[in-house]
Amino acid sequence: MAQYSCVSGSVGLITLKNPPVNALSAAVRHGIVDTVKRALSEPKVKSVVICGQNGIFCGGADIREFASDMSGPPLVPMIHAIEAANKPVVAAIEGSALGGGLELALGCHYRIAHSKAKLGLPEVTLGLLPAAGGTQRLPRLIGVPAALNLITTGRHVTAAEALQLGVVDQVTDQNTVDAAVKFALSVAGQSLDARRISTYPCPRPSDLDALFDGVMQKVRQSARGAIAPVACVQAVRAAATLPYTQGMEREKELMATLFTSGQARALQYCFFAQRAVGRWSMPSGARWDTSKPRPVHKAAVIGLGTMGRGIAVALAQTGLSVVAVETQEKQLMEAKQAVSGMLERGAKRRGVAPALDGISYSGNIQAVADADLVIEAVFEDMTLKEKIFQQLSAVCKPGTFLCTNTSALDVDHLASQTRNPELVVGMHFFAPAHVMKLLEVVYGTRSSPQAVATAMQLGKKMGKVSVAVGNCRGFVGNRMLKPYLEQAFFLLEEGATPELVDRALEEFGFAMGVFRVSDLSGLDVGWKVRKGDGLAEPEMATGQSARIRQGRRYSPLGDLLCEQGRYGQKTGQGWYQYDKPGGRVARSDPWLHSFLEEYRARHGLVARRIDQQEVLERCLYVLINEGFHILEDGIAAGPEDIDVIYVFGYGWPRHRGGPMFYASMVGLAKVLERLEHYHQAHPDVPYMQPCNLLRRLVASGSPPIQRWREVIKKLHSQL
Ligand SMILES: CC/C=C\C/C=C/C(=O)SCCNC(=O)CCNC(=O)[C@H](O)C(C)(C)COP(=O)(O)OP(=O)(O)OC[C@H]1O[C@@H](n2cnc3c(N)ncnc32)[C@H](O)[C@@H]1OP(=O)(O)O
Repeated sequence: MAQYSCVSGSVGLITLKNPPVNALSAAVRHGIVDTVKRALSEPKVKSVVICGQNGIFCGGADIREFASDMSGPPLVPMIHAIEAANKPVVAAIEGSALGGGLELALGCHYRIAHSKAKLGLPEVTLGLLPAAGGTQRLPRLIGVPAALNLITTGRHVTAAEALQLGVVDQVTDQNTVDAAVKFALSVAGQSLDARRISTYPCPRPSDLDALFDGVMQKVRQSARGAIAPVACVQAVRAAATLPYTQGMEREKELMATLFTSGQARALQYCFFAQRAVGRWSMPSGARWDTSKPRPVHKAAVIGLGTMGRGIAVALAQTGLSVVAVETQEKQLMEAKQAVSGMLERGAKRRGVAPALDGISYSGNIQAVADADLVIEAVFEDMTLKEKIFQQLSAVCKPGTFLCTNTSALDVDHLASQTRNPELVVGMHFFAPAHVMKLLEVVYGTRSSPQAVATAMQLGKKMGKVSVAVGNCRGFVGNRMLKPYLEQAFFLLEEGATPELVDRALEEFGFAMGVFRVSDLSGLDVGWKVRKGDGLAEPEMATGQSARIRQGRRYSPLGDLLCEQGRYGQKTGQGWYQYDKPGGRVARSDPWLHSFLEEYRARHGLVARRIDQQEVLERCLYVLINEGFHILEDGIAAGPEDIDVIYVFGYGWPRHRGGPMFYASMVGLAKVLERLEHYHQAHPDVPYMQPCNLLRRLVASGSPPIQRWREVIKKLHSQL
């Protein structure tokens, strides 16, 4: 709703009221229409101020309404009526003015923002465009290049930048509503002819075509198949080339296409999923709202390899006091330099002072004695980690939380090495740890709710999207990756090339295909794990055929490459070739193609034609199938947790909503049918056998993803 009052004798004050972000729900729109009418009709009112309650102007259209009720006054005529008013209307912007919220402010004649306010048109991140006149008014106000930048990226700008760009007229450190009322009194009675943005001519840069072509090319490249950024460019082009009313028509047309698209649904699902994972729960019943985190003032990192360095930087950047421990002297010296460099570069980018003093270094594990929380980040060797957890348990003050950055090893086993297993949790960061947004917080069977709450809270403080998951081999992300990688190898055996597989995945929207990513992260990483699992042994040693290990189909292709010293980018050769070790540009490698041909001939395999659809179905459906197993096992609380992990940690295209959402869009019955088909063709691949939960969901009529938790709960209660 919107509340109306008359202040200072002649200012109509309209306050948007819809906690927590004053989204423009139907009730709020009704309220605005009614209160604006009232303010304009009351003779004593000479000017109007619009503000939002609780220190936030407006978070935009109510996203929840998009999927259901779109009744109530539409935004466009509502904003038009404000702009057409014959009394000055001032927007008092505190907190955020985003999306429809900023579009409402652009309809006002003046905008005054608090210095801490954030403004933006983030509709593109929801698969939409600013269709309440934003694509037409903003370029008229701040010019085409700046408007294109804001609209196609959806980025939020500070009040200072908004002032510099000309989005707002004034910035204040004082009470914004008071400042706006004072301003409204000062402009009462003045002509509004020059204040209606829709009447401005849109500035036309001389190189208009080149400008739009360049931006469109850039947007298409980074959008990886997302349609909203492209539509945003088209809408701004309409502003630059058409009269306002025709531009508005074009904005409406483009929005109609986006609004009903699967991409918009996927992106809006991601928006809410990202927030839902913060409301974590554990199978014990412990939850986010009943588990109090303990404050962490001092944190420690053990092991300063690539991961440890990134974690130390991320911790220091949150303002914590950090102790970084590395027992190898040479590594410690190198790490000091690297961490300082990362802190300095990060600080320069953010325009702040580097937190160099917040971090101290030591070669001795005793230095972590008074830390509130320790994160172990040594390499993936259980014996080494066991020893470190035993030492930490002896050295640390009582109550210190002991966390491991392992990406796959057993958190319960590490906890069993300590005196207080309830203080142990996994904090699985993704490389580079100071950049990647995802954090898997892994609770073991004995982890206390407080330990989980503290790790989740620390993750939030570090700006991470933290997801609480149960303990199993590979947790959620890496567990699902295993069948995906396995399929990619099998496809090569059957006739595909790395180029074909990667192209299919990249056209689907992944930033990089599976083979390109493997080359980047190093083929030796998986080789080491497979050796540890007794898989990557030469066939002589196992006494089995090279393509069967532990009773199931196995592809030794990755192992064979490693045996040749082809570890990927770092050695200059892997699934592709690079111009030098450490080179980044992947080129097709004729050696690899001959190697595959020889391999197939040696094993009596006849290459067949494999199309992109088969690549996608096999790689993605086995990954999704494992996701259903994870839900069935209670390792992830719901599909949103899995989807957030894949979008933020594994490059899954956000406009596809994550693997479980994608499955719901494809149709669960179709996913089941294709898995059954492939399992029949490959009975020696257990990952293709459809999960029981998937069958249950299909049998119960493939309910929408929001209702899967109910089916899972029922399934668990029957076990
Ligand atoms: C027909 C359409 C015509 C015109 C086009 C206009 C389109 C739009 O305006 S689309 C909406 C554009 N706005 C946004 O994208 C802003 C989204 N919100 C945010 O970025 C943030 O919420 C915030 C910066 C405004 C506040 O951040 P923070 O304080 O961290 O709070 P949360 O993000 O946790 O949000 C709290 C709570 O509010 C819900 N919520 C936020 N924004 C909206 C919204 N626009 N509509 C509905 N609900 C919203 C959010 O989901 C949280 O609730 P839950 O925890 O229950 O999920």
